[in-house]
Amino acid sequence: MFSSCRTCGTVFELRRVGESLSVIGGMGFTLQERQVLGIHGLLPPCYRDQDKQMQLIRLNIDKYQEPINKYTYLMGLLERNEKLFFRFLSENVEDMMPIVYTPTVGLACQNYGLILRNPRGLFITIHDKGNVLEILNNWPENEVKAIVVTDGERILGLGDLGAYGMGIPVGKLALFTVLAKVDPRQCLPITLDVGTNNQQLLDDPFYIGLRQRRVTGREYDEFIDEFMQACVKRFGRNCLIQFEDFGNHNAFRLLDKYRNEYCTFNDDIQGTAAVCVAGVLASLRATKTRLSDHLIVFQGAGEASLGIAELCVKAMKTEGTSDADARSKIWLVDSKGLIVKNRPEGGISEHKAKFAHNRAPIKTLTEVVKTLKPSILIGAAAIGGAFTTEILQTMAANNKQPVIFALSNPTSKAECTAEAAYTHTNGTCIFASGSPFPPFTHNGKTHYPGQGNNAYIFPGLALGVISAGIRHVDEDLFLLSAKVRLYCIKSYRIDLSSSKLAEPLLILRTLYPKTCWSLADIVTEKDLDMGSLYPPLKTIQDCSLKIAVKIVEAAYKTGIASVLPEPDDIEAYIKSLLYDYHYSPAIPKVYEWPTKL
Ligand SMILES: NC(=O)c1ccc[n+]([C@@H]2O[C@H](COP(=O)([O-])OP(=O)(O)OC[C@H]3O[C@@H](n4cnc5c(N)ncnc54)[C@H](O)[C@@H]3O)[C@@H](O)[C@H]2O)c1
Ligand SMILES: O=C(O)C[C@H](O)C(=O)O
Ligand SMILES: [Mg+2]
Repeated sequence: MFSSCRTCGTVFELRRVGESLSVIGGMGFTLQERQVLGIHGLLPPCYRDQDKQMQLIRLNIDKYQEPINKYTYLMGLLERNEKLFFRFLSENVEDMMPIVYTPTVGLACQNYGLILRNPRGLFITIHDKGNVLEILNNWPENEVKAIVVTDGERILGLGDLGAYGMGIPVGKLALFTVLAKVDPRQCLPITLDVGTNNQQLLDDPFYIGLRQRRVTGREYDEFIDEFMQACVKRFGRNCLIQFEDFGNHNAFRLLDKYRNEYCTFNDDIQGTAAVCVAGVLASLRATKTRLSDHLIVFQGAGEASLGIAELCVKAMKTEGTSDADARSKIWLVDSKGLIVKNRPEGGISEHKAKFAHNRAPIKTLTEVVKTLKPSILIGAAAIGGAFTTEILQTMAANNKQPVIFALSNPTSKAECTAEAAYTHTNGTCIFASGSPFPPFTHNGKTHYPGQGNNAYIFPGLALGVISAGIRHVDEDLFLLSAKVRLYCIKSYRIDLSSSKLAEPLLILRTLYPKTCWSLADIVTEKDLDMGSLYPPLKTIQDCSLKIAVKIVEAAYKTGIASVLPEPDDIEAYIKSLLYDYHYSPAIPKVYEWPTKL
């Protein structure tokens, strides 16, 4: 027997355990609720309100030393008591985000078969081809508004983790609720299991996915096509589909294929670009320069780097720099060395070719940094420690304030630690990283490294898309033309109410660049003084709301919102949709009639 109380959020679950009946997670039920629901006596007499339960969770979590054990405990809590889980995380973002998200989620994925208790989300395999809609129909919630989907091929910088990659959609969607208060019932994590090429997993007795090598080519493409169509049939055209941690060879292809037809975006390409460029824009305030004054070198030329590089081009163009000049300031290094025209080793895809310049090849990153003398160095190649002491010292020797981003996740893959960055640049660098690093004091000054992670973007973006019923996350950032430049680059503000912006807004058919400029706008002078290019994690919920407000405002102004009529007060409207993690009464309120019958 199984039933659950949705209104209360405390999982009121009556489950046959052998012959006995147990109530799970129910100490939050009042005496009256217990009597009316028929669960009186199934719980100890004590009543614990949510505040008390929060104290208990804190005591329990602090008992665990290892982050992975904290993760397992929290996932158990999510199963038992969703509202308590979300309240605990929402009120403890700074210390809990690194547990349910990067970096601990990486370790959790690597051990998913061992730590998984109650699977969450949908697993759809290649063998379900032809029946994908039926599987989506098995999902009990009808009001799904956001899906995060992976095929597990590039989980963080950890490579192919197959079905173990499910930890990522689960973690990302937890942040939809924690950071943007999207109702968890509107969120659906999905793993598309097409096999894995990871031999270790194929040999792992606890592996939870298909034990076969990855299906590719036409069969794979047909499967993804069927999945996209089935999502629309089941959840409607407005359902946002976020692609996450797909392998490079599929990520760009699928984005190009679906970006104009579906309400979709690729977080690793577009979300990352938005967050990183926001950080770079904020760094310009510290260095008092324009982006076009800089030379940027990327270690890695994949989803993250190319997404960021393209958005940097657009940002430079808004400063009046030509496309060709902007590209000439951006250089990428991949596994074969510097990307240059006619490189003997080849390996230059169509996307990389746009940044292939005419010069002699250079093999190593060290030589590239010494020769090209970049002022901004961005790492996204999942090569831990790639920013060596020598590279960091060279950056410091060539620049008063070098900008250094170590974006690779999890922490073990970071190009350098915050400590190394500040130490080897003698405290001069402006540093951000994909995984969190603690503050570091160098020569008496404490630096607070910002977390350059797409988590600053996707929750707010999703909230905006859902709130306005946007059908299409238009990727046409190229139309965010030079006309917006004065308002966003000079002052880092986009005042959407300004009549001066009427014209640019008419052509503003893009969402994610807007979010990146919005984010740069939120960074305060105090944050910058402390060395942080991003607002502190404890304000990230506020950032998400601000981003959502700007997206919804822009959506109504540009006619891409489908929720009509337009609300008078957009912020109040969005707030009215937000998830409330406090318990609501599990039984209707009883009231008396004024007269006796
Ligand atoms: N901070 C964030 O928000 C964020 C977002 C997306 C990705 N990432 C991280 O960035 C990393 C890369 O992700 P991706 O999606 O770009 O992956 P990807 O597979 O698309 O790209 C990896 C790139 O690294 C290059 N590379 C591999 N070995 C190299 C070497 N020895 N020297 C130089 N380049 C090398 C590859 O050629 C490729 O161009 C991952 O660790 C991921 O977790 C971080
Ligand atoms: O998941 C993250 O922490 C960021 C990013 O999406 C990644 O793939 O590394
Ligand atoms: Mg990712």
